[in-house]
Amino acid sequence: MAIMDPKKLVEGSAKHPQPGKVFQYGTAGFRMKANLLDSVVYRVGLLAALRSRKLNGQTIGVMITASHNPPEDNGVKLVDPMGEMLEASWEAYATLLANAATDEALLELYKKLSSDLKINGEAPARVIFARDTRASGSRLVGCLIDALEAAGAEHTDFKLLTTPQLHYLVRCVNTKGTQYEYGDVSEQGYYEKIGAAFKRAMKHRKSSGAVTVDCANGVGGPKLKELLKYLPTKAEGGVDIKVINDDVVKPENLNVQCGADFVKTNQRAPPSSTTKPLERCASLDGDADRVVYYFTSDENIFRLLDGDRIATLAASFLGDLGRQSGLAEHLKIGVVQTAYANGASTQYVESNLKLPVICTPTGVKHLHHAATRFDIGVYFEANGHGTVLFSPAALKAIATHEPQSPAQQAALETLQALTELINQTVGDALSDLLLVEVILAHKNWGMREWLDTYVDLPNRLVRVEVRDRNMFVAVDAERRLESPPGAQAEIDKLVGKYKQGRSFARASGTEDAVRVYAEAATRGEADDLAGKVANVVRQFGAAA
Ligand SMILES: CC(=O)N[C@H]1[C@@H](OP(=O)(O)O)O[C@H](CO)[C@@H](O)[C@@H]1O
Repeated sequence: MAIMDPKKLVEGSAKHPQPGKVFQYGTAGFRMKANLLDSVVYRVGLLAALRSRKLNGQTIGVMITASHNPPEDNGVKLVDPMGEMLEASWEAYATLLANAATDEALLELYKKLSSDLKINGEAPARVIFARDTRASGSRLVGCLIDALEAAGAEHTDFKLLTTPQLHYLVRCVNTKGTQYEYGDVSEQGYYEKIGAAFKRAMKHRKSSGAVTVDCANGVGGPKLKELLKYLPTKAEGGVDIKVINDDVVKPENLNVQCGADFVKTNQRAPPSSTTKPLERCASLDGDADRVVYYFTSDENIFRLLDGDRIATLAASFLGDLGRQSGLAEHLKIGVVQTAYANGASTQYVESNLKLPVICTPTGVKHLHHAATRFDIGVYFEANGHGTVLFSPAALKAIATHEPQSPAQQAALETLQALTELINQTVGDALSDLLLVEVILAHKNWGMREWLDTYVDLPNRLVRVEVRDRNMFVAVDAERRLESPPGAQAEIDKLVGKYKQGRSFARASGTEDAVRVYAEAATRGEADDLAGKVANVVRQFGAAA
């Protein structure tokens, strides 16, 4: 089979002319206004075909979704064969292809990439794809199919899915028939795997509870409802899961007054939530790769339990299971965070749980990579995106360990179930939700007990617009500014004046702005420090 039919490629590209902007494949694919996205999606389709050929026909995934709302309203991301995010060096090729300004330039670039990368034109190209409920999704799927046809790639449309479901499917396709088989290559296979694992994980629980889940009026709503069919009911010993904000008939309702971003940004429950004090609530984001928990306290105060809290909860429980099953020696657990993790969570992991913490730059691909350094790597961004990775050695130890007592046996069974319940490819709100429910049931904890594990330091995030954010170059997992010269010294001087003060500034990877984070012993001090560091950024950002 030819690499592609050049005539077809140009026809396809002419159908979707470049709007003449500069596009960047960022931390989570391309994200922009949907009306700019057609030609970019087309080019991402071409790249997916190239990537698959380079990997001798292993299947590549394309997901049409954006991971957060304005300023972007849609996006596209690529999924590599094991279900992980696109390999970093290929992000640059995606950027190059997306920016080819003419048909001729695109064709030249495609040929050059094929030859530079020594891509075997005879190798098959296989791509699977899906989209979430955003209105422009079906139009963008059309652009993608045009590209895949032009590039001569076999393709399968999995229609509406959550992002993590597509990651799951990509891994299933590529491991089918091998010793690493991950699951059945179907949406139903995903529900069956998670449903069965949840049931096993709940077998030795002490109690079960109830949770109201806000689905952001996105694809997570119908998918969670489908998953419920595979879970034990409360009467059968499961969790009572109430689904709200699951209207996907009107895509424009996505994230409106609901969803994980709304809850985290506004520090309040969605107005549609009618829960009472201490009742457990969770919110997903639009493509269901993030989840945060929250409740209202007896004193009527809103309390958020974000990604940091899910990470600490999971690390603590996995540590318990490791000890109780007699496997602690074989299971070195570690936690991976970004600089946005609350300092109190880092301290809790290091001092109370006595586990190591790695800090990486923002973007889950960095966290995911670092998590593979542990036998059990727990990684979460504060915004609720994350998962737990088990190394091949850990999986083997967990699968083959001979328990020495009924207590060891029970802990081992739960651990085994968790290796199946937790999505190993990417952060998955549905799987993470069930993980939290399993842990709370085992620990016999409500929201109050979970919250009381440690006290968050008050913190503030500020977005600062500057002339050129690229002036701000961060190092040390984005905790210090190397440039502009002198800026970090000013920040250090300020931080030194606050009790438990910590602050950093870094250029956003997804928006044209610099983000400033600050935390300190009191709310007033955190706000004050953030404001002052933001001023430093403004001052240095305004300089020529
Ligand atoms: C402070 C913050 O929330 N940053 C977000 C945001 O990155 P920035 O590089 O900060 O724009 O978008 C990323 C991709 O979705 C997400 O991984 C990250 O957590």
